[in-house]
Amino acid sequence: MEVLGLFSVPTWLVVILVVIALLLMYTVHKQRYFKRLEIPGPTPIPFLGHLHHIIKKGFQDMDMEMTQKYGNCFGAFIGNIPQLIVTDPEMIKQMLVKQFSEFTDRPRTIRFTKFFDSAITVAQGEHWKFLRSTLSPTFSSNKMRNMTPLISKCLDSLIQNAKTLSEGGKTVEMRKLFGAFTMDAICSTGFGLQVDSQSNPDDPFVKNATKALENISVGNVKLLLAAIFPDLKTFIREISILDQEAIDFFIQATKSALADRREAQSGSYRDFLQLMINAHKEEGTDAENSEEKDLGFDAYKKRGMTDAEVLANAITFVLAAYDTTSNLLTFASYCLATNHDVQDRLRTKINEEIGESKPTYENVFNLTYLDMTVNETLRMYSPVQRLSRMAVLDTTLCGVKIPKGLDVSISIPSLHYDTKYWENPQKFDPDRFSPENKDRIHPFTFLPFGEGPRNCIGMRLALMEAKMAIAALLQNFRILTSPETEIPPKIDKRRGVTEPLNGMYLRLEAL
Ligand code: HEM
Repeated sequence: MEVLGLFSVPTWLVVILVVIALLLMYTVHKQRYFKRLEIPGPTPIPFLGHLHHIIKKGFQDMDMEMTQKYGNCFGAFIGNIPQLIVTDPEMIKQMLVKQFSEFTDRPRTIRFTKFFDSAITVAQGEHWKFLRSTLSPTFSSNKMRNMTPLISKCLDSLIQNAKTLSEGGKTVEMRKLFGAFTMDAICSTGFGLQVDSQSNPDDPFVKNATKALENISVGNVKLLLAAIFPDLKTFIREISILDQEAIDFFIQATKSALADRREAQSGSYRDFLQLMINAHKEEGTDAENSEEKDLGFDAYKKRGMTDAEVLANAITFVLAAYDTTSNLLTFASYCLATNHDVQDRLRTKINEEIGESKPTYENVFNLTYLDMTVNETLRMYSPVQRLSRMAVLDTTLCGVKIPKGLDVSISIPSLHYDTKYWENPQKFDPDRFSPENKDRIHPFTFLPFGEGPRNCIGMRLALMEAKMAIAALLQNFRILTSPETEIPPKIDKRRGVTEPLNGMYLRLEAL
């Protein structure tokens, strides 16, 4: 091609230059989103947005640094996808509770594999309402109370396992210890499966749960494409950020548990799986094979749970429970090992209230100091770092214009470490949560389980499990640091879950 009759340029080069120019115009237009709304925020890099910050610093540090710099409501980008990051308690209250009907859904800016469309964490609108109302009864306090013997059995293995691993003063990697305990507990309370992953370090349940979750990575090409070209989301589907082989393992395990139940028809099970089986109606359509149109709540209720929904939610529960609860326990043991005064006081309270009896739902929930210690661990090491909602219509949030479809995310660590709400936030101080001080905590600044109608459905189970495990551990051991303990622990930046990067090595001295 001749340029002004002066020199010639190959046509392919012109095409490439035009394409680059168009792509640049596309990304600049996308990334002017917050400028148009007059919302402050750091300048994004074309195409990448702030992905480079996320990769370098992780969500926690990036959010905390940017909140310091741009305030409690700023705009950031994952590729070309805008995200409003919010840490203003009043805005949070409006979004999670008061204006919930305008922020019912989590953002689905990136569409993952169809399999998870039926998961309660991902489902939207009336579909989510149906799943939540069907699954909620599993977590009532009565159901939890009935699960005590199941967890008690897992605790026996936990203590036995801890004794074996700590023999001769050896250090114990606590993440592994609690990971196996958590897996046993979710398998038995959720599915009636007696999985002894604690005495088998190569247990397939633990291996596959770890494998399923550790693969979440921004290096995934489809994920990057979807972030850079959000308008192509209809075409860029089936993004598998979870390891498919690991997911297949859980699908098979759940299918075989389902088949056993249906064959036995004993009805004696009271776990999560049974509740879903009861909500399953044989005549219901199976969304696994058909692209179902959105139904109303009553129509969903009438059609009952499909096989696809049972499977997706069973697996979601395992994944949602595993990392979160085991990390809470891991950091609780670290906080106790590095704060002997708290550990001694807690052990004294446990001795006074429980003595040598086994921990139960009743006795651990009556221990105020245990509750304070767990809360303070959750404040400093919230397992989940962000809560996300999507505006389902054009609206405003405390005067800020929020267009339909915008991802509004709350940064939990930014709130939990804000000196406006917490004095000396770097200090581990369970007394912040004492009955006298609790009322002074600013509402909506402590959100480890989220808030409002879409908060964590498994909160009661998680707290029961964690409290019973801490009580049993302190009845049997003194938790100590060792030369291998990393103080303070480095956090794994690759994930949105708070996890120690280099494991958590502690000593357990038998009492
Ligand atoms: C220490 C342990 C846990 C922590 C810190 C935790 C935290 C959270 C958080 C922050 C959310 C989002 C809430 C929101 O958006 O407002 C959530 C949602 C959820 N959690 Fe948990 N979780 C834990 C344990 C569990 C367990 C044991 C289960 C299940 C057995 C579970 C199942 C779920 C589910 C299904 C959702 C989605 C609820 C919905 O969309 O309706 N979690 N969790």
